[in-house]
Amino acid sequence: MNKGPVIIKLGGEVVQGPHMAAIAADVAEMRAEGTPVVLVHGGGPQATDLQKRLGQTPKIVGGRRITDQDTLEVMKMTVAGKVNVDLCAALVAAGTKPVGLHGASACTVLATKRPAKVVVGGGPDPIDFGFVGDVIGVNDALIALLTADGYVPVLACLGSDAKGNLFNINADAVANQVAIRLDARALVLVTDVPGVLRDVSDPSSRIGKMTLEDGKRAIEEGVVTKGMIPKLEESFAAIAEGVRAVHIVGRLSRGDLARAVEEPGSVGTVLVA
Ligand SMILES: Nc1ncnc2c1ncn2[C@@H]1O[C@H](COP(=O)(O)OP(=O)(O)O)[C@@H](O)[C@H]1O
Ligand SMILES: CC(=O)N[C@@H](CCC(=O)OP(=O)(O)O)C(=O)O
Repeated sequence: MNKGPVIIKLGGEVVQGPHMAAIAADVAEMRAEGTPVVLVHGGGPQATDLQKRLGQTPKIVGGRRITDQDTLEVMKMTVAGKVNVDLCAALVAAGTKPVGLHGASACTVLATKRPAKVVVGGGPDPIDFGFVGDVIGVNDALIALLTADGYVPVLACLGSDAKGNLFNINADAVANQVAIRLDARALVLVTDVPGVLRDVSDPSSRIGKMTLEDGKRAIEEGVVTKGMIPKLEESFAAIAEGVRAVHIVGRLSRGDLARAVEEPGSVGTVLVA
């Protein structure tokens, strides 16, 4: 078993949804048992909502947001702002010790601009996503300092380069890169569906276990669309780099988070090589 922390990624929908208290209680219990835990979170729905309120038109291609300067401002306000604060508050209420961070907090997430790429669902030409980054480093010393003292780092999915340029990064990508670089014992991606589904409109059609080949086929056949595409792509890339298993779970009750890690496939979908 890897010795590193458990990495838990929460989608924006989850942070402000009805299951947050149960998740916070599970995190507090894991931490109380001595397991180091690191949280990574998104805030996609909150960003989309604020963009619309400000008269911007959100552009999301292949599950990733095209990010101009105005969009980046919205990401700072929502992801590193409201979502991070609300998540930390929920964890405080559960009796644990969160510390809110973002990429520019001592370069916790060191990033560089994502080069233009052809993406599934984006047509034949390479797409330039603007201020969207790829993770090139993680301040593991800072995270280790905090977890060793019983704190729970809570990382918003913004990256920074050494010059202080900021980047929007898909939160699943941040979580996967953090898992690789901290030699995580488990990575759990908590979303608003109960796992990867055969039929997205039927919550009971959960796929318990998925291999890389299954994942590729599900994307090609259109069984998997929208935000689930980057989630699978980034997760299988992390597995290729040594993360042993990634758990995609959702709609959690008390105890489900620990169960997903201890009994893979019992809750959600476990991705394996
Ligand atoms: N086959 C599928 N199984 C589950 N979810 C799917 C599937 N195909 C598309 N999706 C969509 O992916 C979404 C989860 O991705 P995303 O919205 O990015 O989540 P998060 O914000 O938690 O990262 C689901 O809400 C669902 O609409
Ligand atoms: C580049 C890119 O697409 N970034 C994401 C970051 C937020 C995110 O990933 O939020 P969820 O986890 O709630 O989906 C976005 O702008 O929506």
